[in-house]
Amino acid sequence: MLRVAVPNKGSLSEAATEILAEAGYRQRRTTKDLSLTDPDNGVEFYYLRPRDIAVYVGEGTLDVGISGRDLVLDSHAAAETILELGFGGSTFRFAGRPGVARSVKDLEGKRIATSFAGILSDHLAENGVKASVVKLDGAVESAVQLGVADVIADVVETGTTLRQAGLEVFGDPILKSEAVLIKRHAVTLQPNGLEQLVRRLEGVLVARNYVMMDYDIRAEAVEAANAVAPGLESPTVSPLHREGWVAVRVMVPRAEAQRIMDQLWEIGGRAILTTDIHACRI
Ligand SMILES: Nc1ncnc2c1ncn2[C@@H]1O[C@H](COP(=O)(O)OP(=O)(O)OP(=O)(O)O)[C@@H](O)[C@H]1O
Ligand SMILES: O=P(O)(O)OC[C@H]1O[C@H](OP(=O)(O)OP(=O)(O)O)[C@H](O)[C@@H]1O
Ligand SMILES: [Mg+2]
Repeated sequence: MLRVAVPNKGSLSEAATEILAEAGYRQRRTTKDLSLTDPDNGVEFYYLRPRDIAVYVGEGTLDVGISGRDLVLDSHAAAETILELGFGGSTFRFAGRPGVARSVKDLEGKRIATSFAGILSDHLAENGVKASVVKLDGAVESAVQLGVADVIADVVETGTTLRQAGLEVFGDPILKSEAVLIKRHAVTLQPNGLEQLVRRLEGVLVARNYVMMDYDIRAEAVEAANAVAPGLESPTVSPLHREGWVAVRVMVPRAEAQRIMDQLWEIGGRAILTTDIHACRI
């Protein structure tokens, strides 16, 4: 059986369970369950802290897992990304009281609080900056007000928490993160069921990110229309009963659907419809 680690709590937990359920796997009913077997798909799911998932997968105790890119890098575990999952997006950034520093270079000798000591230490070393790292478990934003640190390095999503603490980001983002599916470094033998898991998750991502677009157009305008909406491989073009007209079916990125509809209309597309893709294998 393929053994898969899934975040049990925190920001990634609900979305991870959701994407696996959408990919057709059984998922736990209550947040108290520690593991769950899906015999029909030959998979066992283990619900663990996302920070620990990199360790289990890196050690080879579990085959694959879902975690955050930042947590994986921070752990220095021997794990690598197989697939980016498009949720749990965040940036890892420096923040402090307004004017305290402008870049990492200003942090020599300062005290920096973080719950990602691995990433922070690596970043300081890369920039040749010596500072003291204050490792905290959470609520890092309070560290400056409470006097335990001069600045912080923390996960920023909307920026609300920083604002509430009277802090501002400074310097370049240290890291951009999102949820990722990981496996152990350098395993050549693919465990049974992994290829199926990846293909199913890719299918969910495509179904989420693309819509199906149908429209009618005069045959001589098809080339111009294909330039606007080329599809993943090539659009399907079928003859219409009406002389000189064809029906076109093509996948387009969901985020660009309205712009593409406007452009197709301009070059003569009519009866332009979009429909959601429920599931797919590409
Ligand atoms: N608003 C957010 N807050 C924290 N982590 C976030 C946020 N948005 C995305 N993430 C990502 O979620 C992962 C952190 O998940 P984790 O479960 O450890 O923390 P959490 O959501 O802060 O939960 P907890 O409060 O239990 O620490 C990281 O990969 C982080 O980049
Ligand atoms: O930019 P925002 O949208 O405000 O989100 C980022 C904040 O959310 C997380 O904290 P969380 O609530 O998980 O508490 P924690 O720091 O104790 O983990 C994270 O550590 C930041 O503090
Ligand atoms: Mg947190």
